Amino acid sequence: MTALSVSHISKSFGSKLAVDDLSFSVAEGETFGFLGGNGAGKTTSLRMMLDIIPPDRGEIRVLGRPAARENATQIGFLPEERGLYRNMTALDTLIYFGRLKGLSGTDARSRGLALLERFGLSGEARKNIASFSKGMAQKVQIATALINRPRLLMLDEPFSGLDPINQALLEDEILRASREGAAVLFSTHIMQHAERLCDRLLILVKGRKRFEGTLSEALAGVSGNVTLSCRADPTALADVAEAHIAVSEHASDPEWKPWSVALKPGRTAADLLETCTREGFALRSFELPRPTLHDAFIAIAGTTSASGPEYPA
Ligand SMILES: Nc1ncnc2c1ncn2[C@@H]1O[C@H](COP(=O)(O)OP(=O)(O)OP(=O)(O)O)[C@@H](O)[C@H]1O
Repeated sequence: MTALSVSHISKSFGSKLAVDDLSFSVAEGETFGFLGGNGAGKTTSLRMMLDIIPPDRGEIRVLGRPAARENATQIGFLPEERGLYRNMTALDTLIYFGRLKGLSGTDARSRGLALLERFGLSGEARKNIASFSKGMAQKVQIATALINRPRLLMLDEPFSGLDPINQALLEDEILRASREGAAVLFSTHIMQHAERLCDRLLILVKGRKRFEGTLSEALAGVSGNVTLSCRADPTALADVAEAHIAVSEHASDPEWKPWSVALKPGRTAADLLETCTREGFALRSFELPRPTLHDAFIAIAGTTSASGPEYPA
């Protein structure tokens, strides 16, 4: 079943078009990466999906119904701006959110304790949030999004502010939620998380969808460089657009040099290998390009995923 369906939504703030005719859908059990650089329109889109702000145009359906606050009991949400009541204990915070999401006091307490245990915070259950580090408080906030075992989990930049161990823990929680049937949508700037977690992903550039599809579809459009170890300069080979000697720390045999080779448009690594064989071009090694989602993001969005100025459209 479709858990979230977004159809031709747009949103402007004054003359600023923040989200421009955006459509996509997320199925139950699917993990969906919502990617884009700074100011791409991710948070604005999430706010519309949660009915915090209305779209100017278009339609959003959540679990088969129009986006509305009444859906909250079935949704888990981690907002971009973190914030909890500092003078409440971690456990009371989770019970409070559990009750808001329609759980009984007993269920909210037992689920809260189980989540704190999974997040390594059992010993801190009865301590005030005010005494927590930023990362600890963030884990409590993530737990508030999970307390109702949501059918739709939306996380805005959930990994920022977490150390690598807690990032891995959060990845496990996301996979657990999707295994249990939840649709999970998360925004991130960190491509490695999206690469490991997403069934499908969307890349937003200046409020417009630039790509929607699976990871393999995103990677298919990216041609990485082939690395050759050869004695002669490969630039003259028919398939080669550009070649340069790659930096190698292990130049054990100066006769054989590592070359990084960019292919001409439409040529594949297999074409190059065939040309080398046919022309008797001596090779000691031939490494296939392994593009990453980071490479795909740059190719699709036209810039890096890191913070920076707006994209060239
Ligand atoms: N309340 C607002 N008033 C005016 N402009 C806004 C408002 N909210 C967002 N914007 C503008 O809309 C655009 C999209 O912002 P949004 O916060 O949705 O981007 P984002 O993809 O979440 O960015 P980031 O990754 O930096 O958090 C930006 O140009 C931003 O300045």
